Amino acid sequence: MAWFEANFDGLVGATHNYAGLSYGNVASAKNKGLIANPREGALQGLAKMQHMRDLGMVQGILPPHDRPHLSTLRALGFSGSDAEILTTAWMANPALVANLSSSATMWTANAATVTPSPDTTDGRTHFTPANLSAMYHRSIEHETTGRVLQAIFPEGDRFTHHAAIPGGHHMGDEGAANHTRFCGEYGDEGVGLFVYGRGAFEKADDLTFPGRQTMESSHAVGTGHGLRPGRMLVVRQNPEAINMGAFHNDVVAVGNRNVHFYHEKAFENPAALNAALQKAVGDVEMHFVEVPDAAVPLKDAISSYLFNSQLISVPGRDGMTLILPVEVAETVSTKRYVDELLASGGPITHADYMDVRQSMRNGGGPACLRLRVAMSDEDKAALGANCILTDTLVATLEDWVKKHYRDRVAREDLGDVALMEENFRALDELTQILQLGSVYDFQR
Ligand SMILES: NCCC[C@H](NC(=O)CCC(=O)O)C(=O)O
Repeated sequence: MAWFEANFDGLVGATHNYAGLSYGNVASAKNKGLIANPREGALQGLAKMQHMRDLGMVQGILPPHDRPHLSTLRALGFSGSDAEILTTAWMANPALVANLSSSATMWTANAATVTPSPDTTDGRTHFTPANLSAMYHRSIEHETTGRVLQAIFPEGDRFTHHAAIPGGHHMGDEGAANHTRFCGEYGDEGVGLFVYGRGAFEKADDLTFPGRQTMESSHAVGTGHGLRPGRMLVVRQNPEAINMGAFHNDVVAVGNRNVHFYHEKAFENPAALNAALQKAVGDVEMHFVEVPDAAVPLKDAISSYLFNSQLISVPGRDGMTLILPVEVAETVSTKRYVDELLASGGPITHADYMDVRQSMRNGGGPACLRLRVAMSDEDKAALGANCILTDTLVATLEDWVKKHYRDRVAREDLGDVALMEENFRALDELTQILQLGSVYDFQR
């Protein structure tokens, strides 16, 4: 039985914009007010997905959500036709409409936490959509995310789905961006590393920016997924990293199989973590690639998104490959570091640079854009929907984007009824292309 890692990228939505909604996310704040280009963003994302396919990886796609999210506006008391709801809400509260129009579902590293079947006591792959309760504009994602994941990974012998962790702000959960699975081969039993920013009931005086993930929710997800004792580690992210803008751990660390690539200041106690990880993984020899602050200052790591790269095992290639944002090549310290890393004879041997600038300006790099699912050939054959990319599907999706997406969305466009109607028409068509069924509220 062949095992591999599939990556499910989120597609940039037609209302992609720069409203600066994410406090603690430096790029989102810095680029507030820029004019966005959703068409370019979606095509950049598809080009990254196609690059992964060209390398021989299995690449999936998750659709954008319905925005503006009218069902939230209805729940908040707005009524009438869709057009009336948007128009009155925009007049009453443009900030609310901006929050309900974000295309943040493109960052599928925050869609869910996934534990593949070799690691779970019941032998099924477990999914928990992230409640994303730290940011209002993202707290509305998990219901639709859950429906989409259930359409692709049918509940049953192979896959099982949990509800998002309840408890709101106290139990903040940001999904796979704060979770890394380590293992030998993908089909071997692995270890889940869960990284949190604060305790649910602590003041966390050392944080100036929000600690979005709580220790309690990390525990709840791992326990709910049935990880075996000793196969789950829960550690705290270094508050200094959060305060510098690493609002998710995947901004300062990335892992794949037996390699952990991370910044010296990513964790509170890296030496203890390394020892614990090696012990948990057992016979497999871990490689720890710790990047010193003297070589890459934390500030450069966060502005370039060096660690928000995809670390992948390309079929037929011995060493691992980094899929990096072009900003890393444009930053002196990170470019020099990557060049030296590839020449060092270590486990990482290749680096490819991708342009995902539309996403980067909102603080989302290559790794934010993807949800990883380790799976077997049999799992792949059991998938529902039509979400694994082929040449034909990529071409269809590019045509779909060009047909429906604008090349310019400013904040004032978010009150435009035409933009909403274009988007709902496009999404209705997309659910047919991807054979997802009626996953959006406006279809139900
Ligand atoms: N993993 C990357 C997530 C980036 C995301 N940005 C945003 O939501 C900015 C959205 C905006 O301002 O519309 C976030 O901070 O959660």
